[in-house]
Amino acid sequence: MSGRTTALTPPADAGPPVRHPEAPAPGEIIGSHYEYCFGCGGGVAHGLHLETRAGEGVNVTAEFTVREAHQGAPGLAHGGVLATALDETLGSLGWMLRVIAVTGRLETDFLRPVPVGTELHLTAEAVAVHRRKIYCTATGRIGGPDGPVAVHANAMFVEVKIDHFIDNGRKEEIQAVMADPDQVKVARAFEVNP
Ligand SMILES: CCCCCCCCCCCC(=O)SCCNC(=O)CCNC(=O)[C@H](O)C(C)(C)COP(=O)(O)OP(=O)(O)OC[C@H]1O[C@@H](n2cnc3c(N)ncnc32)[C@H](O)[C@@H]1OP(=O)(O)O
Repeated sequence: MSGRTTALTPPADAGPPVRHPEAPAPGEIIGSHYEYCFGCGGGVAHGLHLETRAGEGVNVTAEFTVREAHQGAPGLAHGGVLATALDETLGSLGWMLRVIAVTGRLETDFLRPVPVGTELHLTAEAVAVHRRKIYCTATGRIGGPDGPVAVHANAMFVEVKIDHFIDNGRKEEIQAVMADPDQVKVARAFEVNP
């Protein structure tokens, strides 16, 4: 193990997250970042198909309907799928900060079982930024946006450059993305961040 701290509490010299001036307007749908993303892509039959909306601050909301393909125990959502829903919602915060960021750490509390057919109402919010680290939280409620909390996560995302994907992704998919003007547009949108 490295000597890095794994604390999810922001250090004392962390700053507040700042909404980017070109962040999507409040209520605006944040489109999928990749068609084959398990969390948000339309091209994944059993994926979560999360559609995230920008909030007024550095926050987003989303809904996810648990389907049969998402079961762990009979009739109940798999915990890993619920963690994915939280992770994906948190990932959309990059649009509000106008940075590309990947999950460094995700700590999830499972508070209530979530039956198949449930619509999970998700919120995510950035709470602090320290150098490349973005400290954030996400919550999933059942029954409505003010319903009881079923899942909650504290997380730390790390800002990366587009090279993170180009250097590490399988070549077939990277080449396909590079050849798709819509995907290149998504990537470029982040690269202009000062
Ligand atoms: C086209 C649009 C696409 C948009 C794509 C958007 C995708 C969103 C999808 C949803 C989100 C995902 O699932 S993303 C997929 C899941 N995540 C991943 O695959 C990430 C795999 N991990 C990595 O690649 C790496 O470990 C990184 C990038 C996280 C960090 O590596 P690095 O770049 O070398 O940076 P490093 O120096 O190690 O760390 C930077 C700082 O973060 C801290 N740090 C790093 N990891 C941790 C950790 N686990 N816990 C605590 N702290 C950590 C370090 O101590 C350091 O703090 P200090 O010294 O500064 O204090």
